[in-house]
Amino acid sequence: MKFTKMQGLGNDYVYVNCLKEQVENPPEMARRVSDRHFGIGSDGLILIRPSDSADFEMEMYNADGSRSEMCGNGIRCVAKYVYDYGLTDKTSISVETLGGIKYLDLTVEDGKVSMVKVDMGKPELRAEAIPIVCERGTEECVVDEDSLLGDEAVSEYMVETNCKKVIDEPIVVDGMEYQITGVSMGNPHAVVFLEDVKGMDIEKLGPRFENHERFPKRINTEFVRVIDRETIEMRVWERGSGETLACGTGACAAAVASILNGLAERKVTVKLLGGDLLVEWEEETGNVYMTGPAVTVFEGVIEEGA
Ligand SMILES: N[C@@H](CCC[C@H](N)C(=O)O)C(=O)O
Repeated sequence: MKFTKMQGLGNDYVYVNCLKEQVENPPEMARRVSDRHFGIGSDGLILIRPSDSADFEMEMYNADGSRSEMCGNGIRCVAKYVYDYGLTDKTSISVETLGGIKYLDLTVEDGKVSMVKVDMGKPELRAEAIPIVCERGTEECVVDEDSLLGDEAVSEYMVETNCKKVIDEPIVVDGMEYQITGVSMGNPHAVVFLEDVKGMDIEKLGPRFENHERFPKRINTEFVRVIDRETIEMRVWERGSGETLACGTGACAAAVASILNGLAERKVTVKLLGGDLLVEWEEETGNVYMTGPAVTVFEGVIEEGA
């Protein structure tokens, strides 16, 4: 089976062209290829498939074999893959994901894709079973849990009313109380604002958030420090993969949370361990745009039975 290893800001995945190849058991394959000692080494596996509703479909698996709805760094690499390997000659493409169809604009340099801008759609202020307290202007309102679960209307409401502050009920992790902002970018994120993200013990805290009883489907957690109104610093503990050098959906969630909490402007540079992502939450459409690089690392073949 042919594969290509690609990375977006060091968030690396093994990509397989399923227009040509067949993967019998994707969760098992994801665990196998992701192993950094006995496998290829990656944060997971991404399968590129044909789609009835978009130009291509992205099917994404974490390193532990669990499937996710969306992957921001991965979808930029999918765009590079399909263009660089000649599966399309379009520089604007659509990609179906479990988190909806995403629209991508490709920057081509010397015949290869270097940067990709992704329309990530509208964020949803939903974080399973967490009541959100919304404070806007002088008024204060509480959106109750039932109206919140999976309900796009709530996020539209928040955006329309120019909600200034969205802080979920605190959760207790390791005996400490944390305020989180829950944002779905198709996949679930808990954003936590901290004074120091460099020195924090993410190996200890990350799994405690990921597997906290509040999140029955587990969660991606972004630890964020606001540098100024246009710049935030972030480390991420990803559901199913642990700490990664970058997370595209996480960067979008962190930017949205910073904006909603009145800490940042609508255009934010997110500084990750693997580099910078530009995130813009457009006021007119309510859509989030993410721009960043996509890089091919190497190609290879997995021998049958290997
Ligand atoms: N690294 C990704 C997100 C991958 C999926 C995530 N771990 C989940 O389970 O939702 C990104 O760049 O968005």
